Amino acid sequence: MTLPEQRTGQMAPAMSVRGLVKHFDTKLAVSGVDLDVPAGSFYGLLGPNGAGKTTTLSMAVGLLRPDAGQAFLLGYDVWQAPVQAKSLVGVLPEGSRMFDRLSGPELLAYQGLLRGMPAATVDQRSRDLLDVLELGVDNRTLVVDYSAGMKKKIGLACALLHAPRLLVLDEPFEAVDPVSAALIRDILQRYVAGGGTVVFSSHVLEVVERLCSHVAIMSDGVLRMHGALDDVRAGRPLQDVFVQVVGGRVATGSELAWL
Ligand SMILES: Nc1ncnc2c1ncn2[C@@H]1O[C@H](COP(=O)(O)OP(=O)(O)OP(=O)(O)O)[C@@H](O)[C@H]1O
Repeated sequence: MTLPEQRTGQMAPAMSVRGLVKHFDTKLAVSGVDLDVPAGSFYGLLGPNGAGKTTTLSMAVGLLRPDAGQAFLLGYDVWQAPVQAKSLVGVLPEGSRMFDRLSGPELLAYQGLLRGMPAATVDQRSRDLLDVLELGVDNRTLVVDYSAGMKKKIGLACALLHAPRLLVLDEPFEAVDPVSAALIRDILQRYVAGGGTVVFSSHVLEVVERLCSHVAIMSDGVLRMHGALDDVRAGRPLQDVFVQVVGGRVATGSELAWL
């Protein structure tokens, strides 16, 4: 299965989803999302809690089977050609979906084995990643005992290990300290400057505004707005656009009067 862009010879988007739908029992979590992520873009996915960001990204990378719709990574259908699609993509999943009874170096070694990488390459890259992310090249602490921010960083290291062409990251800046956040921003900016594509979800509008070339805003399972950052902002702060699109609740001052 190919995308229309491939048939016309245009460059395929790095990630493309069409008509994605997901129910959890009676809850409609994602309601027909279409999105194209241009190759080489730094794409931020925004939305309030429960908007459907994690569910959308999980379906896009083949971690969660949609009720309807399709997902393409670098032109490959995630469900028809999962091996080709997933070999080109690095994913930082929600929370700590990792084999966390391993130390950081062990987890990376295991990740390298799963990816079929040569042991020497895995060893060299693991050391580089553990060093750069300040996780300790010889740290024997089990990942389950890492802090939340350290788990985020080892998850990012796993996503980067095979030098993928596309990174899909669920809230990469959540729980990380300011120094680590700056480090991660720097790594991701260099990755995009080198030709990679990043898609990430975030609640931190300042980070999105600073990093992203493109943004999408979701609420209630629907993509409300998306496009190049400057087009979405149209001269306004992203915060104002977000509140307008999502609909912010205005405090009256009488809430929690008992507190
Ligand atoms: N495994 C699940 N079982 C039942 N409901 C779920 C499940 N996963 C997500 N949901 C529901 O689907 C909706 C979308 O959740 P999702 O995690 O995709 O939102 P989100 O935008 O990533 O939120 P947050 O910003 O809080 O992480 C929510 O109403 C959530 O309660």
